[in-house]
Amino acid sequence: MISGRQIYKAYGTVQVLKGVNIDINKGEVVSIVGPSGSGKSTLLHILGTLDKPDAGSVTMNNIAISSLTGKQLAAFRNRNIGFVFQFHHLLPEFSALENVCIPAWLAGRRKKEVTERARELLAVLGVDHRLDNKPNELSGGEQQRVAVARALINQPQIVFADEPTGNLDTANARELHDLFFSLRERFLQTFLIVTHNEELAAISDRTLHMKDGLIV
Ligand SMILES: Nc1ncnc2c1ncn2[C@@H]1O[C@H](COP(=O)(O)OP(=O)(O)OP(=O)(O)O)[C@@H](O)[C@H]1O
Repeated sequence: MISGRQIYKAYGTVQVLKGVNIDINKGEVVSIVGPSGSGKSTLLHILGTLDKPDAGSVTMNNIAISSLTGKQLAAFRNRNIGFVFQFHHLLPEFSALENVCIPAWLAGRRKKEVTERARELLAVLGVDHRLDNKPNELSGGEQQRVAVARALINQPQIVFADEPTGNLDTANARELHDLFFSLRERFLQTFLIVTHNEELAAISDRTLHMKDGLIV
């Protein structure tokens, strides 16, 4: 579904990725673990088209996404890739429902259809009683679930999550794990998750270990 081949990336004189090969299949929940600085987030950003590799390629369903540029790339990302970060990055001036809808509005989808899907997702994620609240009126766990709904609104091929439970307590982290798996069961949703959370890594379908810029 998504493949990276011989991915290299340096920041200045620091060679962060040293020829990474990776394949993720549809419907898999895959974790990436490894020491701080081993290149996990850098790899996630490159696979997610937020950053460019110095060498190597990324393909998604046989489209060479590492060679897309400008508007083409932004449109591809918006339609095919969802992101969840440690800090949810919800827009403070918009309600939970609006935050979820925004990526779909940007993709030019019809307002009514988008609102319906957003409500449905927020219900699946158990935050439909908070539709009109602003992010600062939600708990950390609720904010993160709204961020997951936002990541899913455009029915992406894959969701990339960078330390999604890093800012949550154990109970909320566990709930988020359960959610990832129920979303996989329900929508055959694919996830690639960078995590230090051993429990999440242990229950994934596969765990990839990164060390010194390589998957080992
Ligand atoms: N934009 C950047 N500019 C310069 N150096 C960077 C940049 N992004 C990452 N680095 C460096 O690249 C290396 C790998 O960073 P990366 O964030 O990928 O590691 P990580 O494995 O995700 O670490 P952590 O678990 O601490 O988040 C680190 O040494 C980091 O300081």
